[in-house]
Amino acid sequence: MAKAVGARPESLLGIFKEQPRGMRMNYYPPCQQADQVMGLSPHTDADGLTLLLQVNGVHSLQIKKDGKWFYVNALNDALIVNIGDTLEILSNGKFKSVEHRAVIHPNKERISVALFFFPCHNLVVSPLPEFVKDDKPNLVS
Ligand SMILES: O=C(O)CCC(=O)C(=O)O
Ligand SMILES: [Fe+2]
Repeated sequence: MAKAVGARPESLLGIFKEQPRGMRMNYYPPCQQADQVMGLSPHTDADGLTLLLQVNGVHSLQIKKDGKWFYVNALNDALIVNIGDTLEILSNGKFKSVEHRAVIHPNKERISVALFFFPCHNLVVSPLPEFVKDDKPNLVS
């Protein structure tokens, strides 16, 4: 990923290699009033990168783009890769931490598993020098 944006891979590897991971398993029961409830409220992930698996093929993950919510039509058993806030800041906004949420299905239960990649402990999270032009961090929203 670093290479793709013209940065040295070692800079990100040094921060994320062999660091703790977190795992969350999400269970969303069906609800007949699905339009009146929310499975997981809108948020961004605070970590560097998240790998997400929709275990039983029910697609209820949505991302926000230009103020509108869109379903993520992932392939079955594919891993969804989410950028987290830490990577957005380190990359000075080159990578975007996308706001997402999980809605509820009216008659199907849903299970997802998220694996969070955290940076090394005591890291001061600020844009890495190689992502900063003219000594200025980008303003990211
Ligand atoms: O269940 C999902 O699809 C989303 C899970 C998620 O965003 C999270 O656990 O942070
Ligand atoms: Fe999330």
